[in-house]
Parts: sequence; C-alpha cells; structure tokens
Amino acid sequence: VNGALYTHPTHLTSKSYDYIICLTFSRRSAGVGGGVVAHRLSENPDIRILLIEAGPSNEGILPVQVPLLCTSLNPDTAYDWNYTTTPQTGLNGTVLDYPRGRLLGGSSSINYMLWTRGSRDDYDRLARVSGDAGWAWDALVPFMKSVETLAPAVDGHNISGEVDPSVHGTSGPLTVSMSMSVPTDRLVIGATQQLEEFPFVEDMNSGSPIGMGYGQSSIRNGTRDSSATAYIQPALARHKNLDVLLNSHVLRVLKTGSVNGVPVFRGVQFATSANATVFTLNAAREVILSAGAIATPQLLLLSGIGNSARLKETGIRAIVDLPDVGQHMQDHPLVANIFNTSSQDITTDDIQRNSTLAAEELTQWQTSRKGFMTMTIATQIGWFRVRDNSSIFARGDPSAGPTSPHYEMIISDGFAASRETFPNTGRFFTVVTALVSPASRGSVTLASTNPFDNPIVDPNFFSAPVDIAIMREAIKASRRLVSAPVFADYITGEFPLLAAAQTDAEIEAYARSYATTVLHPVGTAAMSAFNASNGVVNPDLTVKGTIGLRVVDSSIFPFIPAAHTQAPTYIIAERAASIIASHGSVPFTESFLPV
Ligand SMILES: Cc1cc2nc3c(=O)[nH]c(=O)nc-3n(C[C@H](O)[C@H](O)[C@H](O)COP(=O)(O)OP(=O)(O)OC[C@H]3O[C@@H](n4cnc5c(N)ncnc54)[C@H](O)[C@@H]3O)c2cc1C
Repeated sequence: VNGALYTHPTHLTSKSYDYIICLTFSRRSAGVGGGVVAHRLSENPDIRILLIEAGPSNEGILPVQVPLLCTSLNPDTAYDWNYTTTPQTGLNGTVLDYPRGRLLGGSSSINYMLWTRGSRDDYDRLARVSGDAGWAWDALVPFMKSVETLAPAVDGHNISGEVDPSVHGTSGPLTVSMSMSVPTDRLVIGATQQLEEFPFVEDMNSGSPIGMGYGQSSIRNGTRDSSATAYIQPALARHKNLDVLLNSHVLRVLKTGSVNGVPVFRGVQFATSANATVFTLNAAREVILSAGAIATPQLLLLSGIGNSARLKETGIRAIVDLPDVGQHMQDHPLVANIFNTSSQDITTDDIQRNSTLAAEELTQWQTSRKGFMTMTIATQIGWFRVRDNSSIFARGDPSAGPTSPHYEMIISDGFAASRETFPNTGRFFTVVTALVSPASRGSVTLASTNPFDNPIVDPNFFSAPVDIAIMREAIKASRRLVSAPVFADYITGEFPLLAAAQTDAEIEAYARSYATTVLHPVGTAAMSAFNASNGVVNPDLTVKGTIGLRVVDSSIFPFIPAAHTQAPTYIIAERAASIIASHGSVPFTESFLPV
C-alpha cells in the first residue's frame, strides 16, 4: 500500500483529486506547511491528494542530510529559489540573497534546523487578532506535541536539565534533539549563573522562552529531519491516496466557477519550465497553497487575487480585491558579533579551514552519525527583552507581550558570519544578535506577469526606528554576556568590525553595514478575523472572498513569532490539517458547494 512519486506531469495516472496542494501543506505533503497537511489528510483513505512541488526530490543529496553542511545549500544552488531582495535602505542599500528551499520538503530541507516554537504571547496574540481561541498557546499545545518526538542527544550525553521532556511530544513524525556537547557549553551556562541579566532557561519551548538555554534541532540520529523525511515520505510509504508530483511549477490557481457571486478557485495550472506544455487539474474539494511566504503571495497575485487597482496596472484581471496580499511582510534581521578566543580545542573553524579534518569528520558521520557533522549552527540560544520603561518604546512596544523577547542571541562555537571574511588563522566565538519582534513591514510584489520571474522581495529592514534601537541594545548585550568572569581567559578581544563600533551611533552604523536576514519571512497572506476588512485568510485559513482555496504556510502569520519560523509553521499546519479533516464548525463547508 503506497502512494506514488511522479517526476513529470505526463506520468500522472489519475486526474481526480479531492485536494491539490501547491507546496507547503504539512503532514504527508511537501514544504513545511504542505507536507503536514498532505500527511494528515492522507490518513483518510476516502480522499485523494496530489502534492505539486516545483523542485526535485530531497533524497540522495549529502548536504541536505548532513547537518553541518546546511550552509552550503544556499545561495545560488540548484535547491534554492535564489531570490534576492531590493536594495535595503535600512542596510545602506545592500541587496541580500534571500534563499528558499526548492525541493521536496521546501525550506525545511535546506534550513539550519533550529527548533523554537515562540512564546505563549505570540500565539495568544494570534488568537486575539483572528478572533479564534483555537490559535492560543494552550489550545495549540496538543498540536505542538503532535509534531514531535523528543530524542536523546546525538553524542549520548545526559540531557537532564538541558530540556524539559514534559513540554515535548513523544510520538510525532518529526524528531527534535539536542546537539552534541562542546567545551564552550560550560562557559555560556556559567555566564547565566554569574550575570542576572542572562538567566538560564531549561526549555525555551515551554511558552516562556526568556533566558539562555540549550538549542534544540530537527535532527534525527545525527541527520536532518524535514517535512519531506518526517511527513511526506512516510505518508507515501503508507498511504496509496497520496500522489506527489515533482519538477512541476505551479503557475496560478484558476477560477472554476462561482456560487452566489463568490468565485470558486479549484483549478491549478502548472508546467515543468517556462516554455513547456501547461497542464491544468481541478480539485474536487480544495486547492491548498503552501508555497511559502514569497511564492504564495506571488501565486495569489498571478491568479487575480490582490489589490485590484495594482493588478489592473500589471495587466492581470482582478477577481478578488484583497489589498493585503503580499503586504505586511516581516522578517528577522541579524548581526553576527565575532569575538577572538584563546581556544585550544578543535572547533568548527578548524573544520571550515582544514579539508583533511573535514573529510575525516564526514567519514565519521557516514560510519557512525557522530561528530561535528551532526551539529547545526548553534549550541545555545538566548531570548531577551529590553527593559519595559526604555525610551526606545516611546512609540510602543512591538513585542507580543511579557513572555516574548525583543531580541535573540544565537551562540556559535566558531566563526558564524556570512557578510564578513573568514580569517585564515584564529578561533572565534560568535554571538549572533537577531531582532525577533520587529516593527518594520515590507512586501512581496510582482516583477512581471510571468510566473517564472522572481517576485520583488522587500523586507524593508530597520525602517522602523525602534528596530535599529533594539538591535543596538542587543549588540551591547552581547558584549556584556562575554564579559562574564567565566569567559575571562577565553575571550581575547573583539573582531575588528565590532571593536570599531563603540558609541551608539557607531553601533547602529555597524548594524546597518553588516546585518543580514535570519530567513524568516511571514505575513504576506496574513490571517484576520472572519469579518475583518483587512487580511488575506480567515481563521480557518480559507482565502477571503473565495471558495475552494486555502493557504497553509508561513505567510499566514499576521505578526512574526519571536522564534525561528519552522516550528510555528509545522504547528499551524497541524491545526490546519485538523480543521480541514474535521470540516469543523468553521464555515469550511462552503468549499463543498457544487460549482
Ligand atoms: C537557509 C534557511 C535557513 C533557515 N533556518 C531555519 C532554522 O534553523 N530554524 C527554523 O525554524 N527556520 C529556519 N528557516 C525558516 C524555515 O525553514 C521556514 O520558516 C519554513 O520552511 C517555512 O515553511 P513554508 O511551508 O512556509 O515554506 P517552505 O518550506 O519554503 O516551502 C515552500 C515550498 O513550496 C514550493 N514552491 C514554491 N513555489 C512553487 C510553485 N510555484 N510551484 C510549486 N511549488 C512551489 C517550494 O519549492 C517549497 O518546497 C530557514 C530558512 C532558510 C531558507
């Protein structure tokens, strides 16, 4: 009993599907959002599901499997959409690479695997904004747990006190595990005991993340776990009602009729390349867009769903006037603060420089799934708030509430900067500071009506004054962290770029010169209440003003969670799958009206 994986549209043996998922629908489908939904829906043998992915399979690609090789998957690779941003005014006009995964599993097949859910207040705000109590933290805990199986650390070290098993799942499809131990663990945790400002947090996935704690990652047995490996492939192996079509680029969704004047969108157009044959399929029940926060708004706009006036200017027939499509984009900017060290231990810096050592580590990974290759980019992660009465909040505090941080520290036992040159000698310690509750808003808009042209991506970093002010405070905090007595013999100085930034103005200039993105776009198809005049999707994730069309991916967050965004996306996709499968009390039934 198994589903089928097709590599070309002409190979499809069926033309009849209840649900067509244009990647990311989670649990037995592709991308994070798409994979989860496909997996869950395929548990019902009475419905047929087709998942369409633009990219190739995730299988047999070594850097996709080996955690430490994750950074080699972008930019400009065959598995990356290779988007770039507009020149960022807040970053002195810099154009940033903007990777997104283009293979089965989507960005979860190329990401850095950090596993963070966000805070209680993040989800309670989502519930408030959407008017649906089902999106609140307490209501979502069962879905959070249903994603995960918590596993022991890859090196077998005792993880008691590093994670709270009671907040985790024990039988979900995706494995969450702790990294191997490294010598700097003792220093970072020591600093939490010496400096009140940086308390230790046993488990940052409990809803109250404030503090510094051990990082958790989507890694199973030293190998990347993704929506492809955890959701799609197991569903294909178990259920014959799921088909996956690879190498097929969805061009747009099509209006297939209307009910009482409401347009029905159950058609999907796709092609293998720009000049190839265009195929069309209709879903009996729904089309689910799970193409991620860049491609989902692009597909909606190409389908005539967006700001009607602007669509007409572009030459696209406007069908549904939803001005918020592609607007309100949010992302997390980061600055990598590098410190020189006196380290006498082998670190990832040595592996980066020494190809013989790297080859030995890879051999060790291949034979035993142990060693440095099982590590991702962080050992510890910290989540902190600027004090509430700070003058930088004169125009309001952008965080979701007291359990939500303003900034994050990602600790790396090595040189972890993408916009600075890796020196030939020396060992380093990096405190990446990321702005996790930003007030800036950007956009995704069409560059042309050609679905194969990349859209215009503008995260608009640091356009809100409070954002650069929080980043400045975060950078200062990184200095205070490494000034803890426990680091005295270890940190020997600051990397020159950081060292030169001393006054507030210099620190802000340093941030604008060296900031890049954590790659967490959201908000471009934002959820709002059923009766709201703004927003793109309803609380059940159906697209407003349509029948038969839903979005399940990271674009639906109206506010960016103060977290790395894969876990939040798996979580919303789990609930979405449950809403779809149960046809709940929500007005989902409209989607079943005959066309
Ligand atoms: C390099 C990188 C590192 C990251 N690191 C982390 C991390 O450590 N921790 C974390 O929590 N998050 C991380 N993220 C973010 C995280 O991976 C995303 O938030 C998450 O994958 C979003 O899921 P999604 O379903 O919205 O979109 P995606 O996972 O991007 O899936 C979208 C899917 O749709 C497909 N698609 C797009 N357009 C079309 C089309 N027209 N036709 C057919 N298919 C299409 C894509 O190929 C892809 O498979 C990282 C992201 C990147 C890119």
